[in-house]
Amino acid sequence: MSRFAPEHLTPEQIEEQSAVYGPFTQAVRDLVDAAIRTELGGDDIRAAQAAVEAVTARLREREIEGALGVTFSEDGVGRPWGNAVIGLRNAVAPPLVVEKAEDGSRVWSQFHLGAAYEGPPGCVHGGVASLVLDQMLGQAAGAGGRPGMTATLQVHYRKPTPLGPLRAEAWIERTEGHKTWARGELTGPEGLCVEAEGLFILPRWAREPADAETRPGFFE
Ligand SMILES: CCCCCCCCCCCCCCCC(=O)SCCNC(=O)CCNC(=O)[C@H](O)C(C)(C)COP(=O)(O)OP(=O)(O)OC[C@H]1O[C@@H](n2cnc3c(N)ncnc32)[C@H](O)[C@@H]1OP(=O)(O)O
Repeated sequence: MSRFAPEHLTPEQIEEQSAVYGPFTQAVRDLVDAAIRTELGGDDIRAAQAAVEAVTARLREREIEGALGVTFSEDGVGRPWGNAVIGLRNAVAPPLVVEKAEDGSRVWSQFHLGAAYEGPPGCVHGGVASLVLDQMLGQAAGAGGRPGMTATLQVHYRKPTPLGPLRAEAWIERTEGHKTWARGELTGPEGLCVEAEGLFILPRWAREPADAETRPGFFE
């Protein structure tokens, strides 16, 4: 795990960054959608490519090494901004905004998957459905105070998931020591599409924080 570390930002600084990077990332998502769906061709596309390459070169003038990782502020609130499902700075992420019950018993999200997530024509790619549910089950475990890494994930595709507005929900089924079993489902306007169950395990490096060789900065 390359970056799982504290970062001392005030709530105001976090708000400021999110106000800058959130809309920027949304603009990149729109670009991806437009790139898939545009009917322009020839010189228009070559000109668009040059413009996109110029923006990319400008952004690369100052960049970090590797991925964004997960940073934590002093209050312990994490910022998984590079996450492939919920990352505020990740244009690949839909992104899901995950809500949780006050007692931590459930998490849910209403979101939209467009052309960038297509598998079968007009439908969500099975791997994307699995990606979303992996994240949701993981967040259900975390919301219940049982964070962990996915050890197993079993996915049941009940019917094709249409692109468009969707809802995902997940909850903890049972726990045993450092193991947590979670379940979840993905529904479309016509009802249940995908169900999943998974085992989440608090990894050894988190169970034994005294192990200074393997623990990440977050635990120091
Ligand atoms: C504050 C702390 C933060 C913690 C962390 C948070 C992460 C923030 C996530 C946010 C939400 C993201 C949601 C997306 C979730 C992902 O996408 S996670 C990415 C995909 N998953 C992975 O890459 C996991 C890769 N595997 C591993 O890291 C390790 O094998 C595991 C699963 C953490 C287990 O590691 P370990 O605890 O060091 O292993 P070990 O002590 O040998 O085994 C512990 C127990 O688990 C069992 N076990 C181990 N592996 C398996 C398996 N695959 N199947 C069944 N049983 C297994 C063992 O048999 C053992 O059982 P007992 O003997 O205790 O009964």
